[in-house]
Amino acid sequence: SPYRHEPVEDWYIVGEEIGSGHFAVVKKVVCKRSGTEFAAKFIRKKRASTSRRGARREDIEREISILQELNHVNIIKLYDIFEDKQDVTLILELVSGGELFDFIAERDVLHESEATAFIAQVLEGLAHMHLKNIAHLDLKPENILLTNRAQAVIKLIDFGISRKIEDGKNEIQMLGTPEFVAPEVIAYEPLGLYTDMWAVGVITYILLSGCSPFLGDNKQETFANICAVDFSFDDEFFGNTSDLAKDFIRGLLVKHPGRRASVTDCLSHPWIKLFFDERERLYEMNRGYEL
Ligand SMILES: Nc1cc2c(nn1)-c1ccccc1CC2
Repeated sequence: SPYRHEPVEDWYIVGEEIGSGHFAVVKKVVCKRSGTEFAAKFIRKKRASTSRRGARREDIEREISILQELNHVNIIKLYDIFEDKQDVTLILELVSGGELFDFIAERDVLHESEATAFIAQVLEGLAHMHLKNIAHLDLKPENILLTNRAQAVIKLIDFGISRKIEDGKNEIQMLGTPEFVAPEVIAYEPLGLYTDMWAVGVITYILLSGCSPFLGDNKQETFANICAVDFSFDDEFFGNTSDLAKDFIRGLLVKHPGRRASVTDCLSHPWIKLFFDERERLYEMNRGYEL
């Protein structure tokens, strides 16, 4: 295989564990030559075809080919690939600002301007993916990392169940995390780019309220709430939330995939557009000062 067969340890000093994923553990590493820090994702290979442990080769190669096709500031970069008897190891861009999930937990809820700043970047990363017909299929706050707490640039990670969506061949598979899966996933209907958009609606709802719209006491209850699209904007949590924000979420938590807002619809929605216009205005203003 085209992957490097030298030991990772020959080229990198392996540090502490910083995360985990499907059959994978992620550690901070330092390149011996440049001193640059990276994240190394050690993906355990399935040893016997009958074994339930370890990732299948085609799944590992799919994640790699998808990462190699993507090149965007809001998507984690893949720099190198090693392979030995038991692991395939991805050398990834290090992102050390933690998960958006923890950021929300610390702040309880975010101001709408902070939420749009995050969601706008998720949408820009998704737009890059959807343009290439690639769906993430496991979008959730744990898979959205921050580069640092200050300027809060976000990076989408973990393309372990990401897929190329080919017309007519939209693979029907039960994947993702119950709280964030769209109705079509539960109904075993074709998945698509629209499946990511449902998750954006759930994530936005959580960013603004700290509550999860469909979460029940167990998986079955959560699935029932999702299939019934049973959610509401409880005044206790959404009392101060703008109608634009609620309209943005309502456009995404739509059962029929064809009627659900696309990433392009979202980027031109006034709630997000306001954010870009403001960023543009500030940029122009600052440029004015520099000139
Ligand atoms: N499943 C996961 C999990 C993680 C990562 N990738 N995949 C990751 C990627 C780059 C930097 C840091 C991490 C840690 C979490």
